[in-house]
Amino acid sequence: MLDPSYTTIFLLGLSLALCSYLIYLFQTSFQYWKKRNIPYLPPTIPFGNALDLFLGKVTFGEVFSNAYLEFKKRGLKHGGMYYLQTPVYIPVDPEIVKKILITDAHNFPNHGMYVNPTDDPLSNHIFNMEGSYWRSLRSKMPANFTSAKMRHMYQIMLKLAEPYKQLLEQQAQLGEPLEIKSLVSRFSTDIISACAFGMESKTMNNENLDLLKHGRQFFDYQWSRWKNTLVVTVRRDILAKLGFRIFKKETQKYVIDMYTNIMEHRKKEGVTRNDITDSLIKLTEKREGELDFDGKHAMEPLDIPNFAAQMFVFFSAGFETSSGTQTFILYELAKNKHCQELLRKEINDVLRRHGNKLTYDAIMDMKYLQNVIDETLRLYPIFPILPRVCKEDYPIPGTDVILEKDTFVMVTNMGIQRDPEYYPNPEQFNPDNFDVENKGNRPHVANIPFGEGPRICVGKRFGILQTKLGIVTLIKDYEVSLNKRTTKGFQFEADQLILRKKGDVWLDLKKIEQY
Ligand code: HEM
Repeated sequence: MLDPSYTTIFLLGLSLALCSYLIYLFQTSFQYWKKRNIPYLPPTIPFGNALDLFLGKVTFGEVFSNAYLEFKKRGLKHGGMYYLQTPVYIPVDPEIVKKILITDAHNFPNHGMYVNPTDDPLSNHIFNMEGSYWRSLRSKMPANFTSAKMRHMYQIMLKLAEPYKQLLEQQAQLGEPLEIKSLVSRFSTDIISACAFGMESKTMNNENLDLLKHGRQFFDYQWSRWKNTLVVTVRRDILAKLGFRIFKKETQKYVIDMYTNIMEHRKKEGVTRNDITDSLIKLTEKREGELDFDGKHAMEPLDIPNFAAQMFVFFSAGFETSSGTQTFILYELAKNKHCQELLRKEINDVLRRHGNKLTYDAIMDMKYLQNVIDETLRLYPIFPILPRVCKEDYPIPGTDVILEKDTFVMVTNMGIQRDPEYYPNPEQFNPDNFDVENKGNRPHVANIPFGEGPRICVGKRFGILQTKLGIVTLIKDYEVSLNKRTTKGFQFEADQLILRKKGDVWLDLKKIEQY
């Protein structure tokens, strides 16, 4: 038997050797930007430049946005940083941003997320998909969001605005404040369920709350801090071999069962609605002679779990982003009464011109409303990062630097949209930033809350339309003010990828009797 004191010394020595080795590994990784002559932020072991994220002081979006703003302050075209030990390239110059997102997008085609179709089928959704699988699926999606489809879906949305109105009316009569985050979440869930899946979710009546709970998992769980840490520090193929999952098994079962039932019901009853569900069901069928986007291979039909993964991404992206946007809009309008008043005036003026009917054309005619939405998404881009992976070595335009294949690139829409060069008082809510003359003074990529290029948000028109309807329904008839129960101060929820205001947002509603 070994003397216990020797064992202790041995273990201490081993730990010391391991620590020294890890420090050496980090120090070597942290030479990456220096060696390539790219300016960088000094990292610390082991978090790189993400220490504040791990301390819960900032969100993902802010880690990258703060780096952008720092490089910009130093007058740089770009810079490098480290997320843990992984080097991340941050473009600052709008010409470089434009090239990466649009002109040279073929060299930055993927988001670089973790996908494991075998053990975690829900991870294999369009946002995470790569290569020709993504291109083939993506090429079928815009047909679901044409103007004609939007007009049709608007009629469905209008019907769902009725229970929303009734609830507002009841609450105003009671004289009680309203927690708006939860309410708009339920309103948006009912809309996406009806428009995309032909499903009455009735969450507005507090039914089907499981749907909401599992829907939340999409963002809450997928991008939690520790999962990201693993995905960034361990190679994706190794994680896949280890069967690493990002979705809970119970969510997987709930989601696959629900969408399988919808598909089977449609097939059995011969129901067609010409919606996203129909177009995804078609993709589950073998289509003789159809080739994938590259024209090289036969188009493989989606299997059931993959069908469910696509339905789930449309559902989750559909309700969470629009409801978050509506919450931020109402929060800002409650604080900025003159903007609220201007908006209400526009709504009433436009309605008068449209025979007092809230038609699709009327809502699209509301220019100030669009400015309010644009300004809110500028300050609070719900999805605050546009990740890309460099496919082949890439000469960075206007520099003598080559960006290496497989480098992680982070276009930070949050940073760009808070850049004082483009928006003189970036922290201040000011819908006039989006007046035609002000817009014309900025590069196109200075406002990209929906992303840009081939990966641009596929549901942009839908998201904007349902946000418009939600805001008009409320602001037309009620003056909103912040109730004192609203969580004090402003902070984003930590540990989230998408931007959410921390705490509740309580609004007092005062009915406008006559305008
Ligand atoms: C205010 C509302 C919304 C915002 C701010 C938003 C924002 C974004 C952003 C920033 C991206 C990444 C774009 C890029 O990488 O360049 C994205 C992708 C995506 N969005 Fe949205 N979105 C919204 C609403 C919606 C809605 C309503 C749907 C579905 C009905 C949707 C479905 C998607 C999908 C499927 C993708 C992945 C596209 C791909 O990778 O090909 N989004 N969204």
